[in-house]
Amino acid sequence: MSNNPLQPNRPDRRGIMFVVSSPSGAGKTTLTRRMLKEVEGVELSVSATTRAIRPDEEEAVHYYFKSHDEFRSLIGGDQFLEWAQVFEHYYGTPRGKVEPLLRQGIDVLFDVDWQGARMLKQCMPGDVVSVFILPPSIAELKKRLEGRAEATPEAVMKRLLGAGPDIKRWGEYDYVIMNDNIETAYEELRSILYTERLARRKASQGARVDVLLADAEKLEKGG
Ligand SMILES: Nc1nc2c(ncn2[C@@H]2O[C@H](COP(=O)(O)OP(=O)(O)O)[C@@H](O)[C@H]2O)c(=O)[nH]1
Ligand SMILES: Nc1ncnc2c1ncn2[C@@H]1O[C@H](COP(=O)(O)OP(=O)(O)O)[C@@H](O)[C@H]1O
Repeated sequence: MSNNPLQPNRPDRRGIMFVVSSPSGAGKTTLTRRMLKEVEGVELSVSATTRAIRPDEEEAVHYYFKSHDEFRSLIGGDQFLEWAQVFEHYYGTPRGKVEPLLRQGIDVLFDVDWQGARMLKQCMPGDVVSVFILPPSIAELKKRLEGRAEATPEAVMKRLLGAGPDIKRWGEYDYVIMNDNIETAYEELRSILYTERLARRKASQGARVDVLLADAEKLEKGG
């Protein structure tokens, strides 16, 4: 177990719900995958989706891939913390693992759209830190979307048309990152998590501060 808040597996600390959204193609998957690989004490909330699996994806690692019927029955069974329709597919955050991870002091990363971010903030306001990632320009967003393996002109156009309505929600987020340079954007994302970890450490320092104050008082009284 570590005393370092930047390596946080501590039972006396509650994990952060680290919610990251962006218009499709802005770089959120690239940034969050790197964070999951490099930063200790963060786990991905693996969503369920009705969309098809992509070549670089793995069942239960990136998503739980479900049929429409399976997804509907999960909604009926109240298995989601939140769910939403994005483009023509359904996406949902499974309820089960989130609370146990937070209780173990593990930060949970949510890759959800603005609807999901809003719902999570409403359900668990004290736990959520939200970050919105923007592309530097719409022309660059188009280029990034076109560069992806599964990019058909229709898929690119649908996502580009979705960018405006997504970007309109930027003000609802705690932080905004402009993903121009990937290294700078990654440093910013990691810095936000570390800053929020340090901010929460204040709450667990009370007992140690009490000891310091008691000792300082003894000294003042000459004892
Ligand atoms: N509300 C909600 N949105 C999700 C969830 N999982 C993924 N999304 C969002 O659905 C959108 C589409 O994701 P995806 O199919 O992976 O496509 P991409 O963004 O084009 O790579 C993104 O904005 C994701 O953040 C979820 O569980 N809930
Ligand atoms: N700062 C950047 N500069 C150039 N290309 C980038 C940058 N960030 C991401 N990309 C590329 O843009 C494409 C879309 O990124 P991705 O992470 O899949 O976006 P999202 O998850 O937001 O849909 C990918 O091919 C990725 O390598």
